[in-house]
Amino acid sequence: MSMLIVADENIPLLDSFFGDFGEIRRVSGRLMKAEDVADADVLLVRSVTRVTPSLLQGSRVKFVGTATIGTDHIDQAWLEENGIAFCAAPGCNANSVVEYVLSVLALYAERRGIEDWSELSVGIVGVGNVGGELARKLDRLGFTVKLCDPPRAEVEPEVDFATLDEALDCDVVTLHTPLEIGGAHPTYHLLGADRLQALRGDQLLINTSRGEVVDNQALLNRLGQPEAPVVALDVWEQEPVIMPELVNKVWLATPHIAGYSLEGKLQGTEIIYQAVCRFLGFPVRKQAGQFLPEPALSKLSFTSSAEDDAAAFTAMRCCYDPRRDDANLRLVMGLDASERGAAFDRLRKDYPVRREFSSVKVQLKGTSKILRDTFKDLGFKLKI
Ligand SMILES: NC(=O)C1=CN([C@@H]2O[C@H](COP(=O)(O)OP(=O)(O)OC[C@H]3O[C@@H](n4cnc5c(N)ncnc54)[C@H](O)[C@@H]3O)[C@@H](O)[C@H]2O)C=CC1
Ligand SMILES: O=C(O)C(=O)[C@H](O)COP(=O)(O)O
Repeated sequence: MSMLIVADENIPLLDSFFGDFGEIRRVSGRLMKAEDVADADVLLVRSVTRVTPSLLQGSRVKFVGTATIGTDHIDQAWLEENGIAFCAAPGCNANSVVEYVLSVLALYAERRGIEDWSELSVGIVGVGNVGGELARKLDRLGFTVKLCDPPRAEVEPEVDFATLDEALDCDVVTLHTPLEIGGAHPTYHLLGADRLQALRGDQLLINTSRGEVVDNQALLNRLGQPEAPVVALDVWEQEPVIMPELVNKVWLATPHIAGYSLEGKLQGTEIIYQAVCRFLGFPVRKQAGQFLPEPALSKLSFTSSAEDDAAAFTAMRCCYDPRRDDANLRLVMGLDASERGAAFDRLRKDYPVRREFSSVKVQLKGTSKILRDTFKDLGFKLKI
């Protein structure tokens, strides 16, 4: 059997996972058009392709997969009405986003001169795969965590959920909801002018969900006022053409790469590969793990002189330092307006290999039990 798979060129390992199924046509996800997909049997996308009737009407496509957690770019109701199978990649890069947030938290604690970062209270808005895993890690690390998830609160009365106002009162507020324009719990501009106004100068706001969950113009206005919160944004309204003024005003600005660990990306491909296998009735023969290269950094060693949080922060920064992504995005904002969108996308397309904490073995000689537990809770492998 031979089939045509049209795929976003930025999905890694297309040949390794899908090469046996038929021909693969690689297309720029941002520029994908109806004529690119008209003769395809299978369409594989990332978050930048809007999968709507105008892309698929009249095509041969019978299966759509997105190698992402978010699905706001997919008209799922239309796919269902038209008998087109669909799969996303839930949880694929959740740990990558969690490590991004932890890395931002560590930088923030240093910026504020906070000796024990677990003294910070953290409000998590949206407690699914990402928010839930973040909550588990923070809880083990000793943070006070408030969980806000009204859709879950409705069906899980036994869990102690906070209101949005309670979550927004924490030292750190981090957003992990899907983008929902309508429905019972919309998240479009969930943080608008009023809620942004209520945030204080001693708070940190992190958004790694979707840009539209925060009203960017209202945020820009708020950041021009006294007592403005410190802000870390990974996602932006109108990507890739984002507001340079907003980049200028936020503390950390990254180009939608929170989920871009190599593990997260490969798991995204693996999950849609498994779904294509199920759809076609083929056995699953490949796994993301078999394609993970040896990490460039494989071992770290700390001695009895290591101080608890400082040592953990050093290890985290060795794996991932968000300030590098921030610096690159700021450089792009210095370009001519007509070049910025393409340059934003290039930062994402050419993203350097970033490995998760679990790829590093940490050796601890004579260090405290607290430090050992911290490394374990962060997800590092301990070398005994
Ligand atoms: N920046 C990046 O690189 C990445 C961003 N994302 C974004 O993160 C989002 C969350 O990912 P997951 O946790 O895996 O999704 P998920 O679907 O597992 O969890 C989302 C949670 O948000 C809750 N929720 C929905 N509406 C809400 C509201 N109005 N207020 C509070 N909670 C609400 C849901 O009940 C659910 O528990 C994705 O939809 C995607 O948009 C995901 C991966 C990477
Ligand atoms: O998984 C998601 O949802 C994300 O936001 C992805 O990390 C975004 O990556 P691209 O699909 O835009 O490459």
